[in-house]
Amino acid sequence: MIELKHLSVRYPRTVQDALSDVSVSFQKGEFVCILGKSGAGKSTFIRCLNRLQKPTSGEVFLDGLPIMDKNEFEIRQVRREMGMIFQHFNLIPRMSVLQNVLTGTFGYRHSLRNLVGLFTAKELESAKQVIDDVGLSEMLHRRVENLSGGQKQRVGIARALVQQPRILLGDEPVASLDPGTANHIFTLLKDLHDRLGLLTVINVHDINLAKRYASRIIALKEGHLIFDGIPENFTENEFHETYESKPKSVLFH
Ligand SMILES: Nc1ncnc2c1ncn2[C@@H]1O[C@H](COP(=O)(O)OP(=O)(O)OP(=O)(O)O)[C@@H](O)[C@H]1O
Repeated sequence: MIELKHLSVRYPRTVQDALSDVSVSFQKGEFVCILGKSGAGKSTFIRCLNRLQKPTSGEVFLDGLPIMDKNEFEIRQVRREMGMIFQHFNLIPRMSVLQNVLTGTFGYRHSLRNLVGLFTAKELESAKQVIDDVGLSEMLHRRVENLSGGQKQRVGIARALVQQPRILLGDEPVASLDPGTANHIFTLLKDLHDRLGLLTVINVHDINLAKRYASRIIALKEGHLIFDGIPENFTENEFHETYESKPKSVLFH
């Protein structure tokens, strides 16, 4: 479905690759968690998948077709296939839940219609459906600034899904939430993933969440891919190699 070949990223005025010669491919149905210390290259990796970040070298293929040299118009079409959720939600605080979710349809619309804010009955119906799917149907017209962190991320998920993507990307989507709420958000993500038959690729700091929900774990260290396998095989040794510290033993029982 999506394949990275020999991908490297070196940011301007830096002396080390943020990602170094990473090759990996993902298929529909996989729920992938990316682990790694702060600065390991997790965000850079996720952002390469939808070309928010252009690699220095290497190629990304979507359904076998290269996406790196696509122009802005073509890349918008590629991005329709990929919803993205963020650590800080990236919502418009003074707008309602419904209005925020409707901005997720912009990839499909003529920019003039976006400017005047006219939405079709079908777009409204889809937005209400995904808001219901994330459990916020009672809050359609509530301003997003008045929601809790967990509710805001539910809006972020609904906005990502309203464009009916095949791939869901998450850049630390639960890093700003308390552990209980983070767990609820992961349960929701996994349910939606299963129901919609998505490919989901998410960065996460909490190894417990990765172990509990992922079908596959990838670990990065200093831009290199150092582990790729099922959660059961990410043991204390892999933890130590990834984080250079001792795990709490309870994680592996
Ligand atoms: N815009 C940038 N300019 C220069 N260097 C950058 C830029 N963005 C990231 N980096 C560097 O690239 C490396 C990888 O960063 P990245 O944000 O991908 O890591 P990360 O694993 O997501 O970290 P965190 O968990 O802290 O978010 C780091 O050394 C970081 O300092």
